[in-house]
Amino acid sequence: MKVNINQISKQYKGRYVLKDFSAQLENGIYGLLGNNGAGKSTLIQILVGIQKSDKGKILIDGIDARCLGVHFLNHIGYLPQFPGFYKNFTVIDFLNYMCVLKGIPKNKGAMRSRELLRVVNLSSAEDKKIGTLSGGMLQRVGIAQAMLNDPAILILDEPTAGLDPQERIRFRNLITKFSENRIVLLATHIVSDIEFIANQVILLKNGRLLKQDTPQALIDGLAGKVWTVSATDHILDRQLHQLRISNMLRMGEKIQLRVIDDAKPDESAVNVQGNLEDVFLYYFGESAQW
Ligand SMILES: Nc1ncnc2c1ncn2[C@@H]1O[C@H](COP(=O)(O)OP(=O)(O)OP(=O)(O)O)[C@@H](O)[C@H]1O
Repeated sequence: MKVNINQISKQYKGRYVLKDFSAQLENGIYGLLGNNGAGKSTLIQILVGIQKSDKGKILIDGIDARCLGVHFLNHIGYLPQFPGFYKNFTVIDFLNYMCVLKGIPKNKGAMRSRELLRVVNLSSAEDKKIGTLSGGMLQRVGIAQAMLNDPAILILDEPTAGLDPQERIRFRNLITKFSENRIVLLATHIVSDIEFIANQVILLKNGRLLKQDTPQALIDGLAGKVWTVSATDHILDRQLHQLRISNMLRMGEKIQLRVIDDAKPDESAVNVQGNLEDVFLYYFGESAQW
């Protein structure tokens, strides 16, 4: 399947939250990365048909998604940023109910619900009431419901919110396995969610596409811009406090800074290899300014 997002614009109260956004998605994992308010959720809501764009089109294998109607939704799995759950349902009843809404036959749905509970490591909670689950467990129920219809396009808005490190790793592995011959679009501002699993990263800033590329190409683009600087508290406060600093490590009297800058920030600065977090800071970061 191919998704062509074509020149999408959306305004709220006369302010653009998306402006001429275009991207092409083919099978693989796409990380949609942007800071708070960049327009990620709005873009996703337009993609899944909850919101209408003011301008532009979404083409699925060349056909306008609006012409596909409900048929298009059969191909989509969606985890909203703030999913609404029925608190009095048990986990398994909720998933079975979602199967009904998605038109999955009863027997098939019951099997699929159990299978996905196993996959998200929630089998032991299937009879628990939704209202009694922790945030991380709820999120996993949300991930499971998004996958019930075995979607060709899986769209997840901040899927790892509330997951502990072990569950994050489990989630990443699950998505990698699931992504074979499918499109997975994963919106986040948590770089580590996508750093090692995304085939492409889409950088969205103020509703505009900044870049779409492989993680490696984005990191390569930072060559010569990532530095370590060894500083004392005094120099840090006096000269270096306005730099974009991605990490600070105290080593006795000195502080080792990791700095993102086009120019050498200090005589003692040494170039080091960048990573995707540095890319994020380069495009979205402000100077430290404390
Ligand atoms: N219904 C609405 N009415 C008015 N403004 C809105 C509405 N929905 C979103 N916005 C604004 O549009 C902008 C983009 O919001 P959006 O939720 O798409 O960003 P986001 O990238 O998902 O942010 P976050 O990472 O914080 O969830 C924000 O400035 C937000 O305040």
